Amino acid sequence: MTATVLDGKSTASDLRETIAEEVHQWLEQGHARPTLAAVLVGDDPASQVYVRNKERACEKAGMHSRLIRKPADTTTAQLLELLQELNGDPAVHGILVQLPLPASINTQQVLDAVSPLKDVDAFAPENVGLLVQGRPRYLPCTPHGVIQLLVKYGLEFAGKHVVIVGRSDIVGKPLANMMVQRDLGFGPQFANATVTLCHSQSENLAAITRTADVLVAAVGRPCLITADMVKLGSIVIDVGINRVNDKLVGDVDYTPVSELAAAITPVPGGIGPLTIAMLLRNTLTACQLQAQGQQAKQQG
Ligand SMILES: Nc1nc(=O)c2c([nH]1)NC[C@@H]1CN(c3ccc(C(=O)N[C@@H](CCC(=O)O)C(=O)O)cc3)C=[N+]21
Repeated sequence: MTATVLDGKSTASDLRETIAEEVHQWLEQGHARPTLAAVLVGDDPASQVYVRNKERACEKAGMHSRLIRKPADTTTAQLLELLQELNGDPAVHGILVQLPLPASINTQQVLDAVSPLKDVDAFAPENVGLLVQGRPRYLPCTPHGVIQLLVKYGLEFAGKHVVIVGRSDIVGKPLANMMVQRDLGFGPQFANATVTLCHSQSENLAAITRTADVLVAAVGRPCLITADMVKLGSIVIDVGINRVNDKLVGDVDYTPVSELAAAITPVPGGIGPLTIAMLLRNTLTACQLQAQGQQAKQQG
C-alpha cells in the first residue's frame, strides 16, 4: 500500500482564502482591520522564519500584523510591561508571544500576562478551561489544523483509536481534548474519538501506537515513529518540525511508514501551514469578540 499524502499546503491555502473573504466582508461592514501583534525575543533563526511567515499570511488575508522584536537580553519585567501595553491597545486584537523565549525569561509569567481575550494561541488557563468544557473561545492553532486536514479529506475519527505521542501544552494535550469531545462544530464524525495520550514515560510505546487508527506524532524527535510502530492502513499525522542537516523533517520515518499507512502528512507541507491558517482564523475571531465587547460596553 502507498499512503495518500495529505496536502496541508493546499488545504491551508483554501482555508486562508475563506478567511480572507470573511475579513473582506467584516471590513465592508465598517469594522476595524483585524490586527495581530507578534512578539519575538532574541534571534533564533527558526523563530524568525515562522514569524515572517505569519506576518505575510496576515497581510495576504487582509489583516494587519505588528511585529515587535526585542533583544535576547530583554527582561521578564520589560516583557510584562510590553504586554500590558498591547493588552490595553484597542487596535491590537490578537497577541502571540513566539516560543521558545530565552532561558533567562520566566515564560509562564509572560504567557500569563496576555489578556485571555487576545490569546490567539489559546494558552491562557481560562481558554484551556473553556476548551476542556467543550465551549472554546479560541481553538489552539496546531490541533485545529490537524482536525481541519482530517475534515478536508473526509477522514472521520469518531469511535476510532487516536494515539497521540507528545503531551505538550501547545499540541498533545489540547489535541487529545479536542478529539475526545462530543462535537466542536465539525460534526460528530470529527469528534468522539477514543484517545490515548503517550509521552516519554509511557511503557511499551510501540505496542500502543500499533493499535492506533490515527497516530499523531508531536514530540520533536526525528524518526521517533518507525514502521514497526504503525498499523497497516492507519492514518499518520506528523506534527514534528526538526531541522536535520539543514533539511526539515518531522517525527515520522516517512518513507517506510508511507508504505504502510493509508494516509500520511508530509513535512514540510503538512500541519505547519495549517497552524498559520488557524492563527489567522483566531485573529479574526479576536477582532469580532472585541467589537462585541465594545458594543456591549456602549449599550451598558
Ligand atoms: N506562541 C507560539 N505559537 C505557535 O504556534 C508556535 C510557537 N509559538 N513557536 C514555534 C511553533 C512552531 N510553529 C510552526 C508554525 C508553522 C510552521 C510552518 O509553516 N512550517 C512549514 C515550513 C516552514 C519552514 O520552511 O521552516 C511547513 O511545515 O511546511 C512550522 C512551525 C508554530 N509555533
